[in-house]
Amino acid sequence: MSSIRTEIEKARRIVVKAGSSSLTTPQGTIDADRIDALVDVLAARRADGAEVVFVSSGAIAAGLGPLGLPGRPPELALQQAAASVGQGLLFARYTSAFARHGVTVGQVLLTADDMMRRSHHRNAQRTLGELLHLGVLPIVNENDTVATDEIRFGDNDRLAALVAHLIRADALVLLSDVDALYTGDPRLPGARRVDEVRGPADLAEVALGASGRVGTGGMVTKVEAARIAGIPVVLTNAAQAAAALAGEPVGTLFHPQNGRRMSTRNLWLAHATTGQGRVLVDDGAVEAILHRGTSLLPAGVTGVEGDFAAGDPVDVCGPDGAVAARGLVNYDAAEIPELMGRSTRWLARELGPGYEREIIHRDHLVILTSE
Ligand SMILES: Nc1ncnc2c1ncn2[C@@H]1O[C@H](COP(=O)(O)OP(=O)(O)O)[C@@H](O)[C@H]1O
Ligand SMILES: N[C@@H](CCC(=O)OP(=O)(O)O)C(=O)O
Repeated sequence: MSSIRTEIEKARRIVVKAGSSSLTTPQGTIDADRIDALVDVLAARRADGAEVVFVSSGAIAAGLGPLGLPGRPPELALQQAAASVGQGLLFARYTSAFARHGVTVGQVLLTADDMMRRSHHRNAQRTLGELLHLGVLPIVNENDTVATDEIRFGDNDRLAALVAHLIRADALVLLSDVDALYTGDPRLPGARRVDEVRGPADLAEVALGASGRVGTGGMVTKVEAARIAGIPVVLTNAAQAAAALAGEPVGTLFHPQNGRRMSTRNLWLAHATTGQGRVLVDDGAVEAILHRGTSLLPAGVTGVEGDFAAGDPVDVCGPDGAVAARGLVNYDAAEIPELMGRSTRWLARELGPGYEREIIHRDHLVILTSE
């Protein structure tokens, strides 16, 4: 058995994520039998003494049938309504399914913001820690009813990776409706199974297509999740969950990627957001951000593109147009032209002390070049 598989077998703290397609029927209802089978596997791992956090998708999918919706609606408000109905049904099912094993579950609904803002992030960390300490099995999902399009995970793969990071889990298991990662969508002929991913070279021939019917992320977000997690990750289907947790050679094994461990907030910024616009900066600002770890000040800004609001993630681009960093901007796009090229001292004097702040504070800035 590979030593990485052994690490999964021996993991004391483990995050298991199941996708919508593993938990719900094509008719948009809960798949009670598959849920019960998966709960049995998770409860058995817990009975072995491990701490398990379960990240469950399926709220939107489980709400479709009860609301008479034929498929996943494109409108965010309707998805949120479905999630509101489906999450309750899912959690009720989990509560009774885990009760068969004498396990108490706790519902934890997180937004992307909870992963990013320091106070929220500590709070989520404390809550999950306390639940585990009390012997409760936390069941996590995105708080779909309040998440907005701009600042939303949408899939739970990256959320699961960030939760794993947050609680310092030893391993992450991603359960989907495919048994492994393939070189192409396995619904199409010619796709070959990928047994192990040790680094980017093993993904060179892999086409990461769109998702199935009810899920959202497809393979792109699963590969991204494996990259973010920084711990051993197995991707397989729910039927092989027990084998994956036992370290058996099923699914695709992702070796932990080496490299600098970023904070959970910065991982979120780098991997789970898209820039809502671009702030263009001069060479001096690129140098200061990349090599001196400074905040982005108005003096180095030369232009702005897009229609973002204060608090949104934006890309910071140098004179060559390449994205150097991403950060949470302190101003609306419309405010920036007036500030460009000015010193913070001048701005404070001319416009008031509120304008002394950086365009992006260094704590909310993550470098994206490999330079
Ligand atoms: N290279 C690939 N390897 C495996 N599956 C792929 C690949 N490209 C696309 N897919 C599709 O991705 C789907 C799983 O993604 P998704 O529906 O988001 O899952 P989940 O709901 O479990 O998160 C599979 O059903 C498969 O058809
Ligand atoms: N939070 C959403 C997850 C949406 C989703 O489709 O996720 P996934 O099936 O993991 O790709 C839900 O519960 O419906």
